Amino acid sequence: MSNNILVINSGSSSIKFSLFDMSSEAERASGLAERLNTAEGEITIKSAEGKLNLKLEKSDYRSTLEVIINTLTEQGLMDTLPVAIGHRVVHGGEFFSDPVLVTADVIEKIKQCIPLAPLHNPAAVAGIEAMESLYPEIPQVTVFDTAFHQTLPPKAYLYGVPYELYEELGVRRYGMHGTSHQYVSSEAAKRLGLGEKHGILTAHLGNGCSCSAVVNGKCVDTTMGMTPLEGLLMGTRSGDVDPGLHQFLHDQKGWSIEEITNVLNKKSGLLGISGVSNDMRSVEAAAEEGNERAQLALDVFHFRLARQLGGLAACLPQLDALVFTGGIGENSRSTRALIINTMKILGIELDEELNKTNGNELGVISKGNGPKAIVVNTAEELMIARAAQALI
Ligand SMILES: Nc1ncnc2c1ncn2[C@@H]1O[C@H](COP(=O)(O)OP(=O)(O)O)[C@@H](O)[C@H]1O
Ligand SMILES: CC(=O)OP(=O)(O)O
Ligand SMILES: [Mg+2]
Repeated sequence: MSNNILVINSGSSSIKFSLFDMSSEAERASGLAERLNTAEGEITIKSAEGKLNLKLEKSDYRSTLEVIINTLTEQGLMDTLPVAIGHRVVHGGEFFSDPVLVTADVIEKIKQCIPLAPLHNPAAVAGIEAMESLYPEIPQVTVFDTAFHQTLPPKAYLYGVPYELYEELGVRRYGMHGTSHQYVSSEAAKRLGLGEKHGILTAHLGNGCSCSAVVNGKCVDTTMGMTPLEGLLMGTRSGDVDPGLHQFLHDQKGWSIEEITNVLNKKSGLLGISGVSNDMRSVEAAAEEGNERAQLALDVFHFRLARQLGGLAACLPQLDALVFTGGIGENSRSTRALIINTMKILGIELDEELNKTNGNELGVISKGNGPKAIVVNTAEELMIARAAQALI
């Protein structure tokens, strides 16, 4: 009997998906449906059979998910319907510290978190509801980006604003990318033989970027906040700015709150400073060719990353390991080298040769007796599939 689990990551205009055969945990296929709810909707599916591109006649969530399941079946990538569907949900507020089976109550709570993640949660709800109406017999599980960070103590999660705003509206820091921080920190502890007592810094550097401090398997602080806009400089997101910036831009440019939020989310970060791209590869290439603004974007990205890691190190009783993950963390040698070489205070000694090959067989890129630096490829989708399997 088949043991397929489909993992769905619904974005505002896209759906990422992965199909796992859980008897071996092999990823049978993965893909991306893009430009949803437009006339240009399309799907790309990658598997051992090759790459398939399809135009979508109807590109609403429901039709798209149906095409994904039908195509995976027609391609012979799964012989029966999935035994479960796992969904990534960015914001679970204070409701969820673990994955859960989807019920009406769970959907209601995810909806209640929409004001906290207006760009992410509505898409997750649309994906879950579409799947439910198409395949009511398949159990669905949600895994929350915020869950791993629910162990943050109040001193780390409270903002310095009137306490009533926390009580009334849940205004606090939540943190995101938790599935990734949890996986790579536990994987690093295992590979390095750290035992139960450890202090680890994790740097998840993808399109969205965040870092966490993990003590004995529990997250004690992280750089994202109430929304995924806080913290590090990212591809298109500004990360931390002066909270006074909103008033200033409103007064000087006449921009509305929505316009300012849009600029900070979509037109800032690497893209905003470089004017070249939100993609690290393109920014690195442009800087290499002498583009000064691209170099400036890299300088700000690295400087802010180092500063945040330094702050998080203050939360650890001791530093055993610094973990790099996400597309940039896993591939950008220069980012890793710059961080390790400029942050002498961490006491990590970079092994230049190991860094060139993205690490030894364990992913280690450091040498000597000090704390280790290690590259761990993130596995958010597999973690979601495992959580779904555990709950059905
Ligand atoms: N070889 C590389 N060198 C530098 N950056 C890279 C490399 N490969 C991928 N990246 C960067 O990784 C980022 C995407 O990360 P990824 O984790 O795949 O994103 P997402 O958050 O969408 O899953 C992009 O900025 C991309 O340029
Ligand atoms: C929460 C978040 O930043 O997600 P992503 O990295 O997928 O944009
Ligand atoms: Mg990714």
